[in-house]
Amino acid sequence: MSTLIDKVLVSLRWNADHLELLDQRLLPEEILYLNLTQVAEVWEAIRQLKVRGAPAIGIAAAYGVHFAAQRFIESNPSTSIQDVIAEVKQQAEYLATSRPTAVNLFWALDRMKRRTETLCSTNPSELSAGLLVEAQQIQSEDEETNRMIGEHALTLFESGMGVLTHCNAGGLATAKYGTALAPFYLALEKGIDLKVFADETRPILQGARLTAFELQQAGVDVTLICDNMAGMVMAKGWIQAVIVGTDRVAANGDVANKIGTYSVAVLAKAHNIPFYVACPLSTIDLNTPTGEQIPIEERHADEITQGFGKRTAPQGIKVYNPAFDITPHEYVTAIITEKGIVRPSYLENLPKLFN
Ligand SMILES: CSC[C@H]1O[C@H](OP(=O)(O)O)[C@H](O)[C@@H]1O
Repeated sequence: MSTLIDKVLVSLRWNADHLELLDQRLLPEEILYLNLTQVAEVWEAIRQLKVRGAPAIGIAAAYGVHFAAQRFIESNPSTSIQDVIAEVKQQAEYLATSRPTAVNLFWALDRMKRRTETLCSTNPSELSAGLLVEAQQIQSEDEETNRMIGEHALTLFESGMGVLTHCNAGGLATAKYGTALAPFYLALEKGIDLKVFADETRPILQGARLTAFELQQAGVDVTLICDNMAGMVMAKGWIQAVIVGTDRVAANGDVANKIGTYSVAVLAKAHNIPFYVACPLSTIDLNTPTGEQIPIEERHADEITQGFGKRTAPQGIKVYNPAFDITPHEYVTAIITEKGIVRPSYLENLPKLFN
């Protein structure tokens, strides 16, 4: 039975022998699915944000690992299983260089490398097929994980609430549903009236181009605002909660997310508005002690000076363009995962999520 979530475009889908990947750079004007079969194509798609969003990046990279094995076998028909495993590991390291912040990329690559080890006694074709199955499982598990995140998050909201979100942590950032946006889809299915306020999210406008687009497609009540309007809508009393996604949660609960998230968190605290972070366990990185150790990607100046299809700043101007910032755990009301909601004392509870 088709539900409203099926109205939301999927970021990527496997088709026979290739990956159909939605080029999100073209949204909302153009819907174009690219057909990928090569590791280098996956690397480029992640680097250029054709596919973006922590879980979606991990899923794409997982398919890239399968492509590494399959293309190597096709080029070396009499190769040994050892040589295929060596190629897979080398290409996984290459895919790990595509973007530095979202831990799901490394989580997915590590899972594919572990699967490779368990397939070491098979033959090259069986190894390649096994890697494809693993990538497909990562994708299908992510969809169910996000729906569970949505169910838990929805317990925090009630009809009539205004909820602000930043960037895009929706179906387009994941296999389906999204993390931060998942409760909005479930609320609509259940007749719970939520009013979503979406920050446009400069400089590349994931909020305007993606969140506003996918929520509107599904029929969710969404209002687009500029990033610098978040304080005003909070001051007007239009916002009763904030929910965002994340690219990496450090062991102490510090949160890396799209640039501008920290500012929203400070505003929320100033207005005594709960600030929720929604993420799968695969985004919690207990190996990174604090936000200080989370690598922050810096992107090209053109994203700021060449926005909207025209030069928007003087030639040669100095530019600082960090794609993420760190929200200290003190500003986080709760983290919402597929295993449930962990609150301020969550610092000691984070590891318990993995038991
Ligand atoms: C559910 S992960 C979404 C997360 O990823 C986005 O970053 P980008 O669009 O650069 O990949 C942003 O930080 C979102 O919150």
